[in-house]
Amino acid sequence: MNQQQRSALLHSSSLFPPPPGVKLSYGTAGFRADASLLESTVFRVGILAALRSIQTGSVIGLMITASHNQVSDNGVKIADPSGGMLTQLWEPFADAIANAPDPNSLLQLLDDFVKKENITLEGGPAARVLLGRDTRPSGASLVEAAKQGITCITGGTAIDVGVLTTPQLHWMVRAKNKGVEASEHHYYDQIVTSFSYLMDNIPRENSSKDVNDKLIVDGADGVGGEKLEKLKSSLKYLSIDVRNYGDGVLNEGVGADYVQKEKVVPRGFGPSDAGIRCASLDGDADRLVYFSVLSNSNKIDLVDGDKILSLFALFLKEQLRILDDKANTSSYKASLGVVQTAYANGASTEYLKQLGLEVVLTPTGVKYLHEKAAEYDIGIYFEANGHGTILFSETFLSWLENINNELSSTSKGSDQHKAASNLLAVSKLINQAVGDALSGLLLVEAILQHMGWSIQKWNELYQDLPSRQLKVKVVDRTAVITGNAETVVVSPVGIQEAIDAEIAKYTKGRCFVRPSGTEDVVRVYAEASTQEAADSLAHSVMVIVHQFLWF
Ligand SMILES: CC(=O)N[C@H]1[C@@H](OP(=O)(O)O)O[C@H](CO)[C@@H](O)[C@@H]1O
Ligand SMILES: [Mg+2]
Repeated sequence: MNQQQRSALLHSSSLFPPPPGVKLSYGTAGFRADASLLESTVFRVGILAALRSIQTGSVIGLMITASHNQVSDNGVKIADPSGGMLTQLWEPFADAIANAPDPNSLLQLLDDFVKKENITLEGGPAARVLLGRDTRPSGASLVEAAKQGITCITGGTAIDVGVLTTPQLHWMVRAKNKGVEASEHHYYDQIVTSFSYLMDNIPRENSSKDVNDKLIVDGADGVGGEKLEKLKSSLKYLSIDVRNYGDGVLNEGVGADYVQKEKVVPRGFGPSDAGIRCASLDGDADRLVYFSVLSNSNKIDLVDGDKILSLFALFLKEQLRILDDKANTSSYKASLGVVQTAYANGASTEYLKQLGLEVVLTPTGVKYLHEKAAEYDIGIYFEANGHGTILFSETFLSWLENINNELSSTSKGSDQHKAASNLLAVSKLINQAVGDALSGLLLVEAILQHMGWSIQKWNELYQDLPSRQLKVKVVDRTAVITGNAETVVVSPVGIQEAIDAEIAKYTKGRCFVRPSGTEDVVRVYAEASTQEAADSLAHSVMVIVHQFLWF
């Protein structure tokens, strides 16, 4: 860093002093805290984004959101050139700069990092950072802090793209770096076109079975509801009633996280909706769950991320099978893999394995699932909470383009041709940068129409095992160290044996504990053959966690 850059940094960072006594961590999904504590962090993440842009010679994304957290919280995360999450290699540096106590220590850290990573601050490519935010009131001032960070040392360009869903921002970063059109308008154009294409390909005999075009969507009073309300008129095959699209308090008694964890109707839904297909987005629209309201109660039948994954897997497997029936296409055997975490309901994993699919578990956090899914020609990943997507390998897609062209000239309109074009349409509809509630919702809708299935029929694919999640407050959650995709605790010594002894008391018992990456708690997950048993197993293990970690 030259003298001018040093003084610019010292001056700008003195305007954004870190709140005393607060230690932040990049965590599972970026920095999150009460919005009043975040200006300094967002400013510093702005610097980080600019450095990452220079190092990769690509456009980087910076998103200001705290997803499903309460409205007074906010957060910040970075999208890498592929549109995926920030490389994990940079996370420790993100933690270090966020927690540097004063401008001089920040300068020292940056100086060392720039040298270590060989980042050229003069004469090289200029930083370009796309800057998006959700609808939180604190977003506008945090965007200003991010801009200062992006420009202060590197003279980089901050491109403010305004209020967007998190997946829209990731999609734009990916599109920009692929050199294709990347505006919000192009995003809608791509998903509406590929959705219409899939709908036009529906076998006639299925189109009028148990499924209808009516869908009610809970927008969590956030950005996703707002966007869907505008988008819905372009979706000629669906009649969508969007509720909670910004008139109430964000995430309060609404949204995918609330619906999935509490298993009750969100605000604005009631008995008159019983039986209708309903969906819920989270606060930044990267999670999606479905549900149907049970008559005369505020309870719901939840159709979670595991079931969305199962629906996608079933459809894609079927399209691949049809395509495979054509003798001269068998030269390419596409690998299809499914990625879940330990929170996936055991019944879903069993169902997917019975379909003959390869199922892999990774630790919690989409960065891990995404990385694993990218190893397949078609990799589908979902967290039970509804965050997930489908990834297609470049090799498979170019093979598919060729086959599709060939079939279009030799047997246009045949089942094989439709299968090839369906797969291509899915690859364009689904957001391959990151899980996306809006594009995921359109894919679910298209597949249900293909199958001729109601939400009830879809929900019957398999029956979830009863489960219970609990949070335990401990003195230091980092004392819990897990292994084997978080399914066993390796430290403190002895705790896993105690948990195993509890599990052994229950039919179909399964239980694991891990420190949360987004909250200061240890999470307990338990599953068993009845709800009472799952509750009791979770409770006994909570007591064990207390015994081992309350000191
Ligand atoms: C059990 C659970 O739902 N955990 C969530 C939650 O992470 P924790 O590390 O469990 O706090 O937030 C993450 C970010 O949104 C999400 O990826 C993850 O699935
Ligand atoms: Mg979210």
